[in-house]
Amino acid sequence: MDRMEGPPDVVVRRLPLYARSLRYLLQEGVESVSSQELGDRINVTAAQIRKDLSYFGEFGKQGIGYDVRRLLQQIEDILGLTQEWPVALIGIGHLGEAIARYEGFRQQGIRIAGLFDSNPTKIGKAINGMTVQSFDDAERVIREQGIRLAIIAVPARNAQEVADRLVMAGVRAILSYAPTVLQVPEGVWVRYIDPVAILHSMTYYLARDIAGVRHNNPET
Ligand SMILES: NC(=O)c1ccc[n+]([C@@H]2O[C@H](COP(=O)([O-])OP(=O)(O)OC[C@H]3O[C@@H](n4cnc5c(N)ncnc54)[C@H](O)[C@@H]3O)[C@@H](O)[C@H]2O)c1
Repeated sequence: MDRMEGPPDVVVRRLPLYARSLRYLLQEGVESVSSQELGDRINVTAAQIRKDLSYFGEFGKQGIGYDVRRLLQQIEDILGLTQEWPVALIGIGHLGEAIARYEGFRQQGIRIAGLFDSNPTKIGKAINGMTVQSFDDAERVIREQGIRLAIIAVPARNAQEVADRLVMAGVRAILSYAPTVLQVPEGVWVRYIDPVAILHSMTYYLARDIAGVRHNNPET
């Protein structure tokens, strides 16, 4: 997905992990951290952290370590987290309702700005201070509020049609829980959360363990 000039996508994906570790360090009262200590927390080498950060400029001084607060601020700047991002959530079923109730987004620059569903029995329902709206109104709301981000939590068979309409309305980044690959135009980002595929990528190892084949855990 490296469709633009700039750092590799894999580096961009690591930045939020750095930011989260730095937030935890601040909560623990740690003011300065070496790339080694930061790396140990997220299973990344010190050299990798230095290389990742070098894509974005100069951070910290060799041998002194990073000022935690300052590095966090710089990474949040890079990630666009100095502003709050409104998000449209589509599909207020089992999963969508749980997402709508999740308080963790708001603390980190993400605000669920609209809940949408196509099922008349869901429309009008109040969840966490918001009211579920008809998906037919989503395009207007997305345009009015300048929403660029959306979360899709509809069944796989409906996900493409929903994505198409979101993109038409101006959405440029989609997080999809639907287990299907979405086709989107250039300039639109899609990421997936697919717990079943992730579990299956581990059942591979478990099945072979049971068969007596030893593996190195790629995550450790
Ligand atoms: N529930 C889970 O634990 C879980 C886990 C991983 C992935 N998923 C995936 O997340 C998605 C949602 O799962 P769920 O369990 O919440 O399903 P669900 O059936 O409970 O909810 C889906 C919701 O989407 C709405 N919907 C359907 N078509 C729509 C459309 N065209 N426009 C707007 N809304 C529409 C439905 O009315 C319903 O409220 C599915 O793709 C599922 O495979 C679910």
